[in-house]
Amino acid sequence: MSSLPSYAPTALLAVAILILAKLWARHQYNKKYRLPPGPKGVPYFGNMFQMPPFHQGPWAKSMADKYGEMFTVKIASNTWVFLNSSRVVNDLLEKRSAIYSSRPRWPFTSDVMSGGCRMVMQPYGPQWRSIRKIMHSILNLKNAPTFAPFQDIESKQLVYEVLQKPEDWWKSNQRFANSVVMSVVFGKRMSKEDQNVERLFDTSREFLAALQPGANLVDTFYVLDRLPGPLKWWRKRGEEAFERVTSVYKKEVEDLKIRIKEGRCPPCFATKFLEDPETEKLGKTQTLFALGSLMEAGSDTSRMTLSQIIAAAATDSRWVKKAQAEMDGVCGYAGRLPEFGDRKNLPYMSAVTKEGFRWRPFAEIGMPHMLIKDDEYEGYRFPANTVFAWNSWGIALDEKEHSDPLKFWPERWLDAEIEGNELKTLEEPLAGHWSFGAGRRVCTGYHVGDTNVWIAAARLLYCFDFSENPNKKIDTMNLAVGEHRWAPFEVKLKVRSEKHRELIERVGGPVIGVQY
Ligand code: HEM
Repeated sequence: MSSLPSYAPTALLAVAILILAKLWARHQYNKKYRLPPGPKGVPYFGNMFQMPPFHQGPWAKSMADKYGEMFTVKIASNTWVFLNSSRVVNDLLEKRSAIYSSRPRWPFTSDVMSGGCRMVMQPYGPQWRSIRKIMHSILNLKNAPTFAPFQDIESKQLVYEVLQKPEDWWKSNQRFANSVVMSVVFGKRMSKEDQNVERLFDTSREFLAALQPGANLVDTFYVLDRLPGPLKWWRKRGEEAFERVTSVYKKEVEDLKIRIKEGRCPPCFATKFLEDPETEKLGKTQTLFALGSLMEAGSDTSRMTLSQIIAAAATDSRWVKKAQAEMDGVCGYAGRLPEFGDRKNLPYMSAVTKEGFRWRPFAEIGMPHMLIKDDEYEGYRFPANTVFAWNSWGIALDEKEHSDPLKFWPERWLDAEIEGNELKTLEEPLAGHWSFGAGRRVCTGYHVGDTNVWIAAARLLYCFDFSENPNKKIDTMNLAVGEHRWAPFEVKLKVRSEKHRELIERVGGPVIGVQY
């Protein structure tokens, strides 16, 4: 019989001690904390393989149907609690926002790919706070009059472009949303052909893909981040992504500097921001990301919501006719385009906008919020660092929250009997849904998003009829509106009448090619 090596008993003892220590730690953890129930996972990976890599909404909704208002999943060693009702989102992310507003770590997507400077991923702390303050100063409601003239001109161009090339409606939506934010931030209008915008959309897509739970091993298994430098195989890929995104931002800043030098740049946020001595304190990368994050967050989001409203219009003309009748009553039949000043007289159109945000939330499981200290709630005890996801899709499509939730039904925001809304919430963009997030992390740009969508949707609906291809019906549960390289679905936009055509040409033609 071969004898065991002399160190075997010591090694066995060490392994036994390690196992015991782990069991003890788990026992202590279970004694101290209590989490909502959830699906059983596998060792080390937890529920990682159960959560779909993309389009997690339907999965999260099915879990909510099974487990109720909260359920827990493990993504490797990270604990995620899903909040599945407005009640619990409100109780935790809103009312206890001071401790539920951080973000989990993303060693790849945030630290390497974004140099730690993409605001939406920054932990709750002084750096995030200073950037958020700057964003708020540009995007708050008081600044609405600064945005309004740009939204006006860009949405006139939008209807004009759709008239000329209806099959490119999705590109025109992109240009509209991007050009509004570029006008305010960089004092410049954008064209559909701009190569840097294409690159911006590419880098945003890359970022959103990297953000999905489980997309990058090191964002899930933090221990990999402790490997010695040469063994971090993902670093090079992340650094290349960082180079790509910063080169997009740098190009805009360089172009801005040239236009300032040549006296071709109107006053805009970036000119003030770059001249401000406080900006220097932020450092070069953070300065670039502050400007770039506005381009990124401001462009994709409004166009995705507009695409969803177009899908809803093509699949159900009933509500479109009502919206058109309301606008015809105020603006006349092809009399003039709806204006912001008409909004108070167009409640149905505001309800359409709100329903557009609720109907199929594109941030399906929101953006993770992280708890920064232990907390107790209704018998549960959550440890610090628990990640909280608000189940935006699940809540929006829950029958307990909304009557006939799958239906695009603007009336739900107008008729208190449908689901008991107070009508005063109609003009409050955040009320009644969670598509803009919650608490201190709530979308900073929600006023701009709301007004972008209102004016663009009002003008499109006033000017066009929408229909789907009967042989290729739109699947509204799988809209893929994140795609920017091709139309997310097939839809026909037809001008309502010759008079509408004349109106669009009269008001839209002159704004084409206008530069500031
Ligand atoms: C049009 C529809 C829009 C939707 C549905 C939307 C949705 C969201 C969501 C879900 C979040 C995460 C909130 C959270 O973690 O609780 C967010 C964050 C953010 N949004 Fe929006 N957004 C929209 C438009 C905009 C616009 C137009 C801008 C800027 C011009 C913008 C700028 C931002 C920024 C900077 C953040 C990061 C906030 C932070 O982490 O503190 N968004 N948005």
